[in-house]
Amino acid sequence: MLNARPVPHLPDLLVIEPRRFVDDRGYFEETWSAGDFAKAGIGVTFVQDNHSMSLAPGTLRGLHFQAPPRAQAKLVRCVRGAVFDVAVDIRRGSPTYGHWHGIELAPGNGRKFFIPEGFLHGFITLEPNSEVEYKCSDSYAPDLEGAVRWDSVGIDWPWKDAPRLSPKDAAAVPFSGFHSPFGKGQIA
Ligand SMILES: Cc1cn([C@H]2C[C@H](O)[C@@H](COP(=O)(O)OP(=O)(O)O[C@H]3O[C@@H](C)C(=O)[C@@H](O)[C@H]3O)O2)c(=O)[nH]c1=O
Repeated sequence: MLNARPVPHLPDLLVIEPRRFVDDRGYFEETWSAGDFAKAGIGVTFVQDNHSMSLAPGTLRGLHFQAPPRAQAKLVRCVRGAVFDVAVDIRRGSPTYGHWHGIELAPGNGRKFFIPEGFLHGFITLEPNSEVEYKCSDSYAPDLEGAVRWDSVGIDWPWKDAPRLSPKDAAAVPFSGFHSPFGKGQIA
């Protein structure tokens, strides 16, 4: 049974708490179950798993999307270190367009963040060697990927120094000049 709670101000985003079976060896948890997702009414099929490791704390990856028809829903968790993970609504016509939500993900809390299509995604690492794993509902389509500047959306990042960025993310467009490829079709 999935313990998933919608984010109150962006209810298409889900925070999933793990069901951990603790014993004297440690713990066991199912990290993803197709059956549990189906029972919870989350109609998504994951086809690719990603894993990234970031050496330095303050490394920011984002804010990224892949455009339709190859848009990606994601299920994100942190398996080492800690990250502040963020999703931003970019569904044109959505009453919450431009609104964001961020949560801390870490192996200790086992929390997962479900982000449907129509959202930007990014995270900043809070510890050295932080590792993030995420499932994606479509495979990588580099011609359809895009990015919005991390500091142009009004996100209250919990890291106040300049972040470490890829050249691509440093050159991303600001949110004010961004035309989202996601329309009303992505609104549940
Ligand atoms: C995302 C991705 C990248 N790559 C390659 C392309 C490039 O040479 C190298 C590094 O790619 P990037 O710099 O885009 O990696 P990164 O900045 O970690 O990009 C990721 O950020 C997070 C926030 C997401 O949500 C992901 O969807 C993805 O956009 O990996 C793949 O082969 N498959 C993939 O699915």
